[in-house]
Amino acid sequence: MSVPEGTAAALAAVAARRPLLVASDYDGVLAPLVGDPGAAVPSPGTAEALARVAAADGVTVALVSGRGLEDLRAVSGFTGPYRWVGSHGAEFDGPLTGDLAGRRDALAGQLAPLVAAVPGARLEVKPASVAVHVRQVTDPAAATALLASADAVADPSLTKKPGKAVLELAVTDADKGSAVRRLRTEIGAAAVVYLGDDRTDEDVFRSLGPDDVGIKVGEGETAATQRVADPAAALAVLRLLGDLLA
Ligand SMILES: O=P(O)(O)OC[C@H]1O[C@H](O[C@H]2O[C@H](CO)[C@@H](O)[C@H](O)[C@H]2O)[C@H](O)[C@@H](O)[C@@H]1O
Repeated sequence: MSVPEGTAAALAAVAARRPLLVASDYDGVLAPLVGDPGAAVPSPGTAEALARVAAADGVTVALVSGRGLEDLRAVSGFTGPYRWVGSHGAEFDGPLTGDLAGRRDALAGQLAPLVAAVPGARLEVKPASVAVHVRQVTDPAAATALLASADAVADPSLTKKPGKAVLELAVTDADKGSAVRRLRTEIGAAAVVYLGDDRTDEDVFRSLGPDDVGIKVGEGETAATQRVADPAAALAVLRLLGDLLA
């Protein structure tokens, strides 16, 4: 799997910048999308490629996911010296305190009967949000109707986070763009490389500057300046970056 020429050139240009922040989304980038969120394991070789990037002097690797932090650590199996951001930025390095849990649980109580009525639909209760998944709903009309009903449940205090075959309703207004800006500031990064595949990653892509490299993984509208096809190509990007940084 090779990296598109323009993306390889952009990575070569950024590889000498220090400090360098290399941040990535998880699902759809480091792990292929599958029906069961609990079964979304990294593509073989990904852990090694990330570790090699993180071993370079002056380089920080961050994992920036919509998943809850504990879930992200468990499902990825990654153990490197990384910065961990979960719940779309609401969990920054550490878990959330419990004060949001009451609102989240009340929301889960509202959504549960809607989800239970649609065969194949799945409710995921996360630290700061509740996700309604329709990837395994075989009737497209039922999937669309369920997402619309879930959307209608959201009062203005909730943040809607639509994604791939999922709608999340979050009890915080955190987003990945703010999280990456915060990491950039903490690290004093001279440049940022970010890989993402979904709508919530667009907050990051929009926050990037001319010295950064935003890489959209897969199809769809994007503010990223680079694009690769799929998680296999994202792994090729990480491997190339590891070579350039070595
Ligand atoms: O920000 P990410 O790391 O990309 O996480 C986004 C959501 O990923 C998971 O859902 C997505 O992946 C599942 C497994 O492949 C798939 O079944 C589902 O359709 C996708 O939407 C995760 O379950 C969510 O909690 C994350 O917010």
